[in-house]
Amino acid sequence: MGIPLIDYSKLTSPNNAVREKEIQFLDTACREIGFFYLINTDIDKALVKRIMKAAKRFFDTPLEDKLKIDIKNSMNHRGYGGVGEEQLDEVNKADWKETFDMALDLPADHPLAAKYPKMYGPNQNPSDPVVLETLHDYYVTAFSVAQNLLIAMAEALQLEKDFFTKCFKNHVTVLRMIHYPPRPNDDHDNGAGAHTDYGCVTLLLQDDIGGLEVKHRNGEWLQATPMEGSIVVNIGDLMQRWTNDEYVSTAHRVRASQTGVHRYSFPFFVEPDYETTVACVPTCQSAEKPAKYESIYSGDWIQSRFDATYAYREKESA
Ligand SMILES: O=C(O)CCC(=O)C(=O)O
Ligand SMILES: [Fe+2]
Repeated sequence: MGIPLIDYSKLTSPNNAVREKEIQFLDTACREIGFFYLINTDIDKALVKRIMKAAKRFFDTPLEDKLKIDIKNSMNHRGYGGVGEEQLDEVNKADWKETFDMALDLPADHPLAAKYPKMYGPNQNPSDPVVLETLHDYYVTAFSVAQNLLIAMAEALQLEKDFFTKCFKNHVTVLRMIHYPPRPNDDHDNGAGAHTDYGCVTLLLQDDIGGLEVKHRNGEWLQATPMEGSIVVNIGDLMQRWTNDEYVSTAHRVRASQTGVHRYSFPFFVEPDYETTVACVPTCQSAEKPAKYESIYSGDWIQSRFDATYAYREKESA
């Protein structure tokens, strides 16, 4: 029992036997726990160092500067979210974290932004060019890792290799930076409440502090202890739905940092084009196991999950 390790260099190996064996391990991980460490990726140490520094630089700027790109002023959920803005777990206290979100940067008058203004449109960028350049570099690298991973998942599910990747022409993949400040008092241990992710897969880069926990199906919370040189990958709700519950989207949470400790993490939420029809993949249904879910646009699904999570959006629609 534990969070398995998957080797990206093997998943992308030109040697068929090596690749196929690792794809089997990947398939098992996605079915049994929906979480794994991905090692030997193309995200090099220098880039990890740069993004860690960029996050500190960004979150260390005065609140009034960060609020110039307040996510509340963004139609399409881009920019800075202050502490208490998000509450993932309805029962617990508000998440003790601040965030920054960016995605594909489209002008407000782009046809997709006009059609789906809550999902497409402009970013609200940090003013520091070094931070911005670093985020772009990381986004491009993480996206290529994600695409290769989705190719491997398609192979694992015995689908055409481009079954998933062909749905990423105008995708809504989000790079988020998170800063977990020290907990405000001893009994506020909620960094991020228990939740599942909405999209296809999430690639998470974390620093060496720790705090991420994954709910095993036996009910125990497993620590996703930081492992240098790795990222933590998990299956999201959209992928679970797409695969007729064969691949599982597993709950996870983050314990708030101890006094004096700051944690930084970087989830990369891999989400396809809005108008991707998510209907049960052909290899996940049979006479014995018919498709459980109606087909739906990926964007409509993700949108409905967003609306349920964000305090300010609920107030907006109340
Ligand atoms: O910060 C982490 O380790 C996880 C964050 C997370 O699960 C999320 O933002 O969805
Ligand atoms: Fe998450």
